[in-house]
Amino acid sequence: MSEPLAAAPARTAFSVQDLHVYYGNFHALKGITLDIPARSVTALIGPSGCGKSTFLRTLNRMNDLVSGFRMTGKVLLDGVDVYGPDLDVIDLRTRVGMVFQRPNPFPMSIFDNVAYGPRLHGIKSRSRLMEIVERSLTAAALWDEVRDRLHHSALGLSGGQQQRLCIARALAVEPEVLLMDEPASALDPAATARIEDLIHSLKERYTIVIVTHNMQQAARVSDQTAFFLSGELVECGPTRTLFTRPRDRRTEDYVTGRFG
Ligand SMILES: Nc1ncnc2c1ncn2[C@@H]1O[C@H](COP(=O)(O)OP(=O)(O)OP(=O)(O)O)[C@@H](O)[C@H]1O
Repeated sequence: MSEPLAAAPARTAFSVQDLHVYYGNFHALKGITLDIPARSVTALIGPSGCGKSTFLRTLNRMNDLVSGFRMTGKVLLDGVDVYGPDLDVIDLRTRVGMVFQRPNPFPMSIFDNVAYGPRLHGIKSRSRLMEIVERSLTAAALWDEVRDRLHHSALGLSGGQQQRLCIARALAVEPEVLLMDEPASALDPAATARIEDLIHSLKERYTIVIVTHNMQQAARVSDQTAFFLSGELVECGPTRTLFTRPRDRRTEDYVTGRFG
């Protein structure tokens, strides 16, 4: 009998090596080395101010315009240096989309919100845009709820629907990675559950990195979890292991609610 084939190792999407980030004199991230596997969910957890959002925003260069921001180390996406001189930031942000804590639909129709990115990329054909809008809203589990009111204002949707619309808007430009900064923290439990289900279905096609304060949420949605503390990465590993058999005492204290 032949040996069963071992599962192929997951491709690495981001490889972060010895990343230091400063805001002026403040040392916000201290030597972070972390791989983010493709087509899986990585959760970033840790107490307020530990650097989770800073880390997330460094992945698609959202910190570039923050005054005093400086970084050293390497952030590679598919082996390419995200901070390299030849990198096109617009192209990077197309490949690496972002969803924020508060749903932030544009004050325009549902259709126009989703078509916004594709139009910026030069797509004008109404039928092509309709195809993209339907595909993106379907992927964001919103199509059935809005198909009859695509030309109504996005601001008339509930908070949970608005957040799924923002996810559809991010998906419309066909990113590879979705960065989510506490995407459900402004939502009620039912809307949160829908976002979590959505994250679960999206990881078949997308690499997802999510910041969350909610440890149950990290445990429910993620494959690997990284625990940050005071700008350091204390520990990163398979989510189940990190929550049940953490290597570091500080991780254990945090996940068992002894501090933070
Ligand atoms: N633009 C900025 N200028 C100066 N300091 C900043 C800036 N942004 C963040 N910081 C500081 O960097 C540290 C990390 O902040 P960051 O927002 O990354 O933490 P976080 O873990 O995401 O926190 P939270 O969970 O509260 O959102 C904090 O001490 C914060 O005050």
